Parts: sequence; structure tokens; C-alpha cells
Amino acid sequence: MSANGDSAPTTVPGATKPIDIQVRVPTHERLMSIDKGMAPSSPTLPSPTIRRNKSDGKLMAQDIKEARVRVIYTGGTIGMMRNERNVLAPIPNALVRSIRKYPNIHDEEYALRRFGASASMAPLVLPFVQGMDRRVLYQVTEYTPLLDSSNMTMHDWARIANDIQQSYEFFDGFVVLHGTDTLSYTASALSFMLENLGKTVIITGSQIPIFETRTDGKDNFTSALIIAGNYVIPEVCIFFGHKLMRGNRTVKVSSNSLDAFDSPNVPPLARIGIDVNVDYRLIFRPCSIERFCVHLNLDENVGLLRIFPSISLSTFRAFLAPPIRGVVLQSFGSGNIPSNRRDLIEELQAAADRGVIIINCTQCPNGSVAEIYDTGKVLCDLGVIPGYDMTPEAALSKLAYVIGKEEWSLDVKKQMMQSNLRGELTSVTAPKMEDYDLVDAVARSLHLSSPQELDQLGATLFPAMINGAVAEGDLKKINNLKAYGADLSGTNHDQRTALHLACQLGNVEIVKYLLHNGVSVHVRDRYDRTPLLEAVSTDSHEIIQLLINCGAHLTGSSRAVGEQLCAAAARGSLTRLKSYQYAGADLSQPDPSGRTVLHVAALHGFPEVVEYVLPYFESASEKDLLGLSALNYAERGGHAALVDLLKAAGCEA
Ligand SMILES: NC(=O)C[C@H](N)C(=O)O
Repeated sequence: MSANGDSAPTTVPGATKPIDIQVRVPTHERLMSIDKGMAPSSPTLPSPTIRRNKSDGKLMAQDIKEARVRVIYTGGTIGMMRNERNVLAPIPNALVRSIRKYPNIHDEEYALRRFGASASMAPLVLPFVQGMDRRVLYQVTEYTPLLDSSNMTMHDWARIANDIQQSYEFFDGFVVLHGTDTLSYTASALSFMLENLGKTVIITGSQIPIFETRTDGKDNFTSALIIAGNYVIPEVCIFFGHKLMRGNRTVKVSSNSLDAFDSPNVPPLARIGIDVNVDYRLIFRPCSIERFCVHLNLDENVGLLRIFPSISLSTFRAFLAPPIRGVVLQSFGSGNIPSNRRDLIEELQAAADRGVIIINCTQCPNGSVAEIYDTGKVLCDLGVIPGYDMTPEAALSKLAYVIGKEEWSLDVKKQMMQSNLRGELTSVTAPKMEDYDLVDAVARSLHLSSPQELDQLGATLFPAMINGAVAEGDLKKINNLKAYGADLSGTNHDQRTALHLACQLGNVEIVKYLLHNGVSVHVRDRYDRTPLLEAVSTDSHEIIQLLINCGAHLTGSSRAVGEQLCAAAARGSLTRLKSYQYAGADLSQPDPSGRTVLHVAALHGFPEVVEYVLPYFESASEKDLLGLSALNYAERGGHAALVDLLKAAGCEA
């Protein structure tokens, strides 16, 4: 089956429409429409300084650095209560209602000041978190029905992926609340379905309902919100038990411990103690210049076949019979099966000849399949694909994803199954890098030696060294620094990455190199500037195009973009207007006084600007807040040729 048909429609058949709790709420609409999904762009006061509007005392959006997180609540213990049969089941509408009452999850006072009297209906706000840059505003979308994750199917994965896609540009990060039983399957599947992901997606849940006094739900939920709102970790992650893990590396290891998940073959991406410690070197970043998109077509004809001693031929044969198209063979130890069972081997051979893709994964929670024994070599000879150290959950969902790629041939599908697509497998032993050679030398001279000191030194030195190389346009040096272990995505004290600088300097080659090495287009610096804004500010059209192809988009309120457009029009800068246009701006966007580029270019007498922008206006007669049209401005500016031009375009006074 295909999870939602052959093409990529916007709705998922069989899935009910999500109830978006906030959509019915006027204040929420205000949040969405004022900013059109863009975060505040003006320079900000350091958190948590809050300025208030003198007239009504409300918080002024532009004064506070905020991040938006969409929460997709699918069900799970986190929102469950005991029912009449005294067992846990999800309760509709209960989670958001109770969250609003928890002062450590929702800052009612901030919401009131920020959104006004109807704050009970406004977006939720995470209280100020010491050491974090941004206030997290979050919007909860509750699914109907809420599900125990044991009841979830591939349709539900497609529904979540689809919802993330629909709102991708409007949020800085995503949190999915989910039951723990099948959470690793969903996380693995989403990691493949969300292609060229540039933003943080965190799936979490709990072992004890959030309504109970002693719960892991509050901690997991708030930590997930904090990370999703403050860090760009472009992966599908699981947050559980104080650890952020790569989703497709996780397995549920306990049905009752609060440390329910483990990532046996890859260390956590971040550990949450008193501080949040992200290991940036572990982050798997998309390294192609392509936009975010989702692949919703999954093939359900896949399965997990766990070998056991004396497995019968009939069981084995029944499992491999059509319509099966992909099988994860869970073998013993380092990838071994009973090689003295000719009957099983012949069945495997017949299935492989029919085009069934068979992946060999180990039953051991830890370690990888490898050609060490005769009992394992037999599978390679049959054309069974090594799954290396993939978890069964990752291998199964990857099969469903890869087989669902109808544009790929069988050979390509097999190739993809053994390739590392999202950090889900380790195919070869990583070459020993000359990690920290350089930092080592400095460390020796400073008599530093502990791993923490070395890490700290690297984090301080590398961004400066990389930026130096970017400024010199020295690609070779950047490459060398990478080989020394430098994190190309590192930020300096202004929270700027090397990509910010390369865009500002207009160096196309370095921009390409950094994008191919996974540096995120979404990082906002201390002043809320993105690499895209840097490229716009220097009119680097080729770079703008590259960033857009990578999924970059303008941030900041649309009114602020209107202001910038008008400023460019006042200078007659067609180039800058084109820069904004290529970056996705709407050229007819007014500034806060209702003035557009048309008004401003008419006033200052720039006919080439007027001619260029006219086609982007539905009506050339739009008036600003003073009631003046572009024609009025051209007349007052004394530009006779422009008056004629505007009249010919149907512009009225
Ligand atoms: N802790 C949990 O969330 C378990 C629950 N049965 C679920 O998967 O929905």
C-alpha cells in the first residue's frame, strides 16, 4: 500500500483532520497573521528585558527574542488518565487545558502582556529559561483521535510529516508528543520522510501522565520545547530521560523506567543536566543544496523476520510470500543464520530473485553485522544487504520509505538501503581524524589537558579560525580546519556561523562548500539576521538562489520587510528590490504606514522602479494611511513622466 497514494497530496487519506486548538482563537490568528510566520527581526534587547507599550502596557513583540514551536500532540501516556475500566487511555482536550494551569510550562503573565486580555486563548508561552536566548511560544495541535502509540500506523506517520510540511516556514522547531511504545518507529520513519530537514524536530512523551504529581512528562516536554526553540539541530530527535538522541538510532529499552530509550550505537546528541550540552560534532546535517520536502508514500509490505533456532520452513516461507516486498532479517550475533539449513537458504534465494529486498540486521541491541563467520557470509552470497548497526525500527521504516520511492529502480533501492541517508547506520569504521591536532598544540602550551578543557578551547578557537579563512576566501584552509576537527557549523560570540560571513562577503564558492557540509541556513545571529538576510544586504543574487534552494526563507515581520523594500525604493535601488524578490518577499508588501515601493518610487521619481514593480500590484491605486496613492506622490514630487506612466497603468489619485 502507499501511505497516501502515488503523488504527494496535502491530506492523508484515512486520516482525520487534526483539530488545531489554536486556529479557532482570535489571538492566535493575530500571532500568525501579524508576523506571517516570521520571527521578530529588529535588533532585540537582551533577554529577559521586556519593554511595554506605553499606551496599553502590552509587551512589544520586537523587544523580545522569541521562537515559535509547533507541538503536534498525537497521544500517549503523557496525556492519559485512568478510565472507567481503571486503565490508562488518552483524554481529548485535557492536556492543553491543564498545561495552561502549570506556571512552569505556561507563563500566563507574559501571555497576558504580550497578547492581551484574551490570553486564556492565546498561544502558550514557556516561562523564561536561564541561559536560553529565546522565549518559546508554542501552539498545540491535538489529533483526533488521540492514540495509544500501539494503535498507530504508517498513515499516522504520514499525517505528522504532512503537518510539519504544511507549517514548516511558520515555526522555528517542532515537538511531537507521542506514546512511547512505537515512538522509535515513528522517529525513524520521520527521519527518512522529512527530506533535507533544516529545523529541529523532537519527539517525546512520558511514562507517567503529565497530570500526576510525580511525572516525567513535564520535564520531557519542557526540555523538548527549550531545545526546539533555541537550537538548530536539523534532525528528527527523541528527547527522553535527560538525553536528546538521534531518533533513528533509538530503541525502547524499558517499559517502566523513566529512562525508557537508549541509543546503543551512537552517543546522545545532547545531554541535559544543569546545562544543555550539545555535541555539535555528532549532528547529522543534510549536505545537499535542496529544499525541505516530505516523502509520504510508504510501502506497508515490509516486515521483521526474527530468526530463532529450529524455525520451521513453513513459517519462514509464509513470511516471505507475496505481497511482501522488503524484509528485515534479524539474525544472530554479527549477522549469522543457520547456514546448514538449505531449505531456508533456498527460500531466501527465491525471495531475492522475486525482487524482495532483504536486509540483514543483528538481534543484538548493540553492535553491527559484519562478515566474520561462515554462517554470515552465506547471506552476502545470496545478495542479502548488510544493515550494519541499524536498529530494527530504523531498518523497517527505511525499507517502507525506500520501496515507496517509485522513481528509484530496484538497484538504486538496494544501494540506498546500505547507504547512510540520515545517520541511521555506520557502514565503515570512520577513519581516525587528526582531531584537535591544532587545538592540542595550543592546549599543550597552555597546560590544558582534560577533555572538557580541550572541547572548550576548540569551541573558542575554531569559529575564529574558520571565519578568518572565510574572510580570506581560503577554501583549502577551511577544509584543513575541518580535518582538524573543527565544527563548520560552530557559532561565534555573536551567534554567527561561517555561512553568515560567507554570504555577507558574497563568496559563492565558500557558500556552496558550507552548504554541502551541512551548515544550516536557519541559524539566526544575535541580531536575528539569517544568512539569507546577509545575502540580500549585499545583493548576492546567486547566493540568494542557493540559499532558497536549500530551504531558506525570510524571517522577521512582513511589515519590517515592507520597510526595507520602501527604503530600497527611496534609493531607486532596483537591485535591492530584486534581492528581496528572489528571497521570497512580496514586492507589494506595505510598510507600517501603508506605503509601498510604488508610493516611494513615485515620490522620489524612479520610473524604472515603478515600471518594474507595477506588475506585482493588484491595484496601482492603493492608498497609504494618509489616503495618498502613488499618483498623488508622483504629482507632489513633480515627476510629470511618472504621472503619465501611472495614469497609463490605471492608477487613480
Ligand atoms: N508510555 C507510553 O506512552 C505507553 C503507551 N502505551 C503509548 O505508547 O501510547
